[in-house]
Amino acid sequence: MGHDTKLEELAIKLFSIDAVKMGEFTTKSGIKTPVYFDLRVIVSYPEVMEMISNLLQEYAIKDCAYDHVCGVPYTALPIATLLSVITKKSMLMRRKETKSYGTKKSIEGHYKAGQTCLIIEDVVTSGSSVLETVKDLRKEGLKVNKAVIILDREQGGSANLLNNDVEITSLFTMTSLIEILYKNRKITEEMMLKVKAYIKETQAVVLEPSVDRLLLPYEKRAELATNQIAKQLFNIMATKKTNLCLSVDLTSVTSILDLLEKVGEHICMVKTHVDIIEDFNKDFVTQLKQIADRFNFLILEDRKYADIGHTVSMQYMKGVYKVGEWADCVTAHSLPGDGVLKALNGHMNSVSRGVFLLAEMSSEGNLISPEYKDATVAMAVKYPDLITGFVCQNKDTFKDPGLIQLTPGVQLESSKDSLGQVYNTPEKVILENGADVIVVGRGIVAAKSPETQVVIYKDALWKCYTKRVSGKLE
Ligand SMILES: O=c1ccn([C@@H]2O[C@H](COP(=O)(O)O)[C@@H](O)[C@H]2O)c(=O)[nH]1
Repeated sequence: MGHDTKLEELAIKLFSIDAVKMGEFTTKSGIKTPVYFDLRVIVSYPEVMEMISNLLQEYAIKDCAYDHVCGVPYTALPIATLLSVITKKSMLMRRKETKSYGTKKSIEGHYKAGQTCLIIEDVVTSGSSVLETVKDLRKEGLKVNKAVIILDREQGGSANLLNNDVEITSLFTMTSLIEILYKNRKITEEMMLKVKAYIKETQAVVLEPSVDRLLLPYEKRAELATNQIAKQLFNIMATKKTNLCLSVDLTSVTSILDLLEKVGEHICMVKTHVDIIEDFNKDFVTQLKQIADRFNFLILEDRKYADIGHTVSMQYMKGVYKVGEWADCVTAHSLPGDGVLKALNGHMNSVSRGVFLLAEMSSEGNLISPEYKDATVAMAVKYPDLITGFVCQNKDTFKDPGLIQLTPGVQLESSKDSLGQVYNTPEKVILENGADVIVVGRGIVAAKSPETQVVIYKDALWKCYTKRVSGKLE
């Protein structure tokens, strides 16, 4: 049987097992699509797994020289396993989350720096999942320049990957697959044309930055930021050499102002919860702003807005606190939909303001799922002038180097409090998890001498950041 016939047979098979679906779907990045590929189902069909691995071997990887194969987690793992067995090449496995115990390795298997690894992936859209795996393998000294893919959605992935020195070969493009299905009367002409029109519309996907945000210094990232507060914050960090945001969770005006007088020179931002202050008054805000100006730090009110847009609009500007009048930036949940962002955006007239969207939380048992996190990041894309960054815990949450990863739940030792707060160390949050601005509350505020402790934190956090941007990670 010829190669084209085998591909045709596979395309029809994928359609019959519902790995290719027609209708109206929303992708991980929030784009509407008339066709959806769910190749996770292939594990239930050994004959399909066999067809795919044979075709990849005969067609895509026959002439490649490589020492290992590595599947992009998770759908491609069984295919990589089969290919490893067929080709008698060793397999490497990338962990999505590094272990906090034992070897702490992100790549499992035996390998040597300088060896070559071939990537296996099921579907490529922007290429970002392939890139995450490529980066982890390259960190180990492995050479990675080639990926073989079952389906290329033709939405910028191959260009993004080439931009990062990775060439791809795919069994199908979305166009070739759809043409086979039409030729074999599995879909109507109308559906085929709809998919082709969709491919044309979405082909101009923005190039993934070839630059890794984690390796870029703050001053460079300031140039890439579109939100004015993100720009300011990057510049403050670079100038003052501090990425410490102090969470002043104290309940009286004088305790907050006195503390800020002592520690202001060491922080890039202060984070408040104004609704816990028992003697809040307008004068507090005036003094807070004066101290912030004098020591050159920003003010983040951690209000975590989470209501319908109309209510958020009033909560932001009205009531006792009138947050919009004095806070440089605020936090908000994406849960109610982007009405929250529309409301906050409506108040950004002449003043620079920003929003940190909560994409993840530090507390144990929180209900945020990977899908919710991705949808939060997709929501932010529509508000480039408003979004300062994300409150999150992981480096893979977003890629844009102009946005800021704000990470709470940090103390010098890993621990937990009695109400579910989880603390990670500066090394873990900056070097492993990608934090840009680090929120510390009780680690400093509850210390015997906050003015001594603030310097200890500032130095530890800055040391990790300089190590990260120097690229000298062990
Ligand atoms: O996921 C989140 C989001 C916000 N916070 C806030 O940060 C500080 C942390 O204070 P610690 O004393 O260092 O625990 C606090 O104001 C939280 O409301 C968070 O912890 N986790």
